[in-house]
Amino acid sequence: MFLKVSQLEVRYAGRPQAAVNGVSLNLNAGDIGVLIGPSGCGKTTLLRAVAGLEPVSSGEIRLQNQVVGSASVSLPPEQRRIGMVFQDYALFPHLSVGANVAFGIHALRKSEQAARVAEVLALVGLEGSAARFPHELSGGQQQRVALARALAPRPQLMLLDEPFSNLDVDLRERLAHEVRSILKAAGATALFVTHDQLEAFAIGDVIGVMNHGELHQWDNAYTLYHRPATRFVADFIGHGVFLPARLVMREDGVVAETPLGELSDVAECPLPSSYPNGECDVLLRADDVIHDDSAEVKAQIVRKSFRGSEFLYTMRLASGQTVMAHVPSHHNHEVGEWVGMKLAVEHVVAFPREK
Ligand SMILES: Nc1ncnc2c1ncn2[C@@H]1O[C@H](COP(=O)(O)OP(=O)(O)OP(=O)(O)O)[C@@H](O)[C@H]1O
Repeated sequence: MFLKVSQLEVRYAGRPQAAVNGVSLNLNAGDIGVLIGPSGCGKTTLLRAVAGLEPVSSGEIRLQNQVVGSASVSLPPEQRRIGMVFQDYALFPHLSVGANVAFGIHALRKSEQAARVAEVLALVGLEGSAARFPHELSGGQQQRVALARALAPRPQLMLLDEPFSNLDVDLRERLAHEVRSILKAAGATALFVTHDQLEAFAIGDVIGVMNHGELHQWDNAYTLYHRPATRFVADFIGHGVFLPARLVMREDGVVAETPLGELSDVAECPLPSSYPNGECDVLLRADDVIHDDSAEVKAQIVRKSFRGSEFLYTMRLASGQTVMAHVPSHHNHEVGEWVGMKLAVEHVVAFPREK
């Protein structure tokens, strides 16, 4: 394992709650891990602890099997061979792009420095820009210079903390894809912090969802979306809606009774005995709910938002529950209308009933 974080706890003096609390994660060489979660959940603190910028209270951090951080060991940041990119580009304004990029490789011979600068500038798509100055570049270009500067010394691990948060939305999405390609081309292993879900999906091989200092799940995007480990993940990734359900055992398997009808013939349904009386809440994504005029169950449209090829309808069932559905945009119903709905759930994700 390339990066191994075990039961990590990081505390700030005078704060009752640990900023990072019992976090364990593994990152393979060449993989990009992304930490995502609401403001204050501990993402930056975790990243800084990996960098050696925050002391570890308990647990440990290993890089290539060497303990670099624990309550008793703290390898200084400069010995961890880590490259860092932060949200403010932090380029030296009085130095040329080339001199900025060469900043961490002064130990190399001049000719090697120049070759490496040219190589990483080409990698980030800025070949031929070595003589320019930061103020002559756009925000996106400056951030690519910062990335080139961090990559130049061939760090063993790259840490990126919200590197696009000062850029406009269109540019961010494009850069997210670009940065993934650049990191992959460089063969880098990286840990990336963001609060933007689309950015996390665009960049990460593996994504960790944090809340209140804890890591709720560390998985690929597909699994996070389809098999969230906790209610928090279900809600944070893709805005889940929960529907009360009762699991009952029938002759041909478990069925989930819900206000939108029965879910039968579903793969991997928990057993009724998993919950008191079989009563639980099941997760419904907007793509699990299908508009069908002939369906028996009707729901009233309370909100709709146009998404181009489809509408996202928010609907209320007669029982008062709210569900969401993606509906092709030629089904243009009005707010207040009652329309038929049915479920198309392939697997049941259930959580304990919340009052
Ligand atoms: N230097 C510090 N001293 C004391 N408390 C701190 C310090 N830095 C962060 N904290 C606290 O630790 C918790 C985690 O903060 P952290 O910056 O790691 O969160 P984050 O998830 O990166 O948030 P954001 O997305 O807003 O940057 C927060 O409650 C924060 O107030």
